[in-house]
Amino acid sequence: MSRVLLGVNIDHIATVRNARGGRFPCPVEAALVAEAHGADGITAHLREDRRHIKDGDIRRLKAEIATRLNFEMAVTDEMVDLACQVQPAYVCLVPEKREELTTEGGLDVVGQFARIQAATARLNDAGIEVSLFIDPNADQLAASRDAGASTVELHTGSYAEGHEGIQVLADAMRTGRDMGLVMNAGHGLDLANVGPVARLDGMHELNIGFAIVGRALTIGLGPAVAEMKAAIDRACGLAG
Ligand SMILES: CC(=O)[C@@H](O)[C@H](O)COP(=O)(O)O
Ligand SMILES: NCC(=O)COP(=O)(O)O
Repeated sequence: MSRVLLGVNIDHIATVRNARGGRFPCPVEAALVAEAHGADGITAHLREDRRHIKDGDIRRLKAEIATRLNFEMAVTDEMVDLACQVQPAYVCLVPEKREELTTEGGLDVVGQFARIQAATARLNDAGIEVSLFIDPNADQLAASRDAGASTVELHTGSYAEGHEGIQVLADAMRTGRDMGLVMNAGHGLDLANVGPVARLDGMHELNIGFAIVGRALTIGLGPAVAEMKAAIDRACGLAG
C-alpha cells in the first residue's frame, strides 16, 4: 500500500488567536511546526466571515511554508479573485453557511454546476489545481469530473459521527478512481476513526485539523502531528 499524505488544517490555531484579538498563537508558526513533524501539506479555510483564518494568514502561509497550501474557500468571486492573486498549489472549493459551526455537508456540484464549473475554470487557468469537497455520492463525483476538477475531497463527517459506514466511502472511492479523479478525504477524522479511511484503496491525502489541534493542547502540536502521521502510516502497513 502506498503512503497516504497528511494535510494539517490549522484553522483552529487561528480560532484561539482570535479569542484575544492578537497575534498569538500564530497559524503560520503552527504550520511550520506541523511541517517539521511530518505534515505533507497545510490546509486553511478562509471563511467569508473571517472567524478564524484571515486574509493575511493565507498570504503568509503561501510565502512561508515549505510544502504546499491547500486553500479552502467558498465558491464566490471574492474568494476566487484572492486565490488567483495568492496562487496556492491547491484550492478546495467548499460549501459555506454563515450560521454553521463547521462545514455541514459537501458541495452540491450537481445543483450548482455552472457556477462551480466557471470557478474551477478560472482557477485552473490561473495554474491552480482544484479540488471539490463533496459528499461520497456517485452523481456528485460525475459532476465534479465534468466541472473540470482533477481532485475531490470526500466529506467524512457522516462516517466520523457514525451516521454512515465505511462502505459508503469505499464505494465512492472506487467510483471516483474509475473516473480518473484524485481522491482525498477529510472532516471529523481523529486517531480512533482514521485507520479505515486511510486504508481505502487509492486514497491520496487526508486533511485533518480539529483532532490534531485539540490533541496539541495536551501533548504539543509537533507530537500531535507525528502521532496522526504514524497512525496513518500504520493503517497503510508502513512503519509508524
Ligand atoms: C471544509 C472542511 O471540512 C474543513 O476543512 C473546514 O475547514 C471546516 O471548517 P472549520 O475549520 O471552520 O470547522
Ligand atoms: N477538509 C477537512 C479539513 O481540512 C479538516 O477537517 P477537521 O479535521 O478540522 O474536521
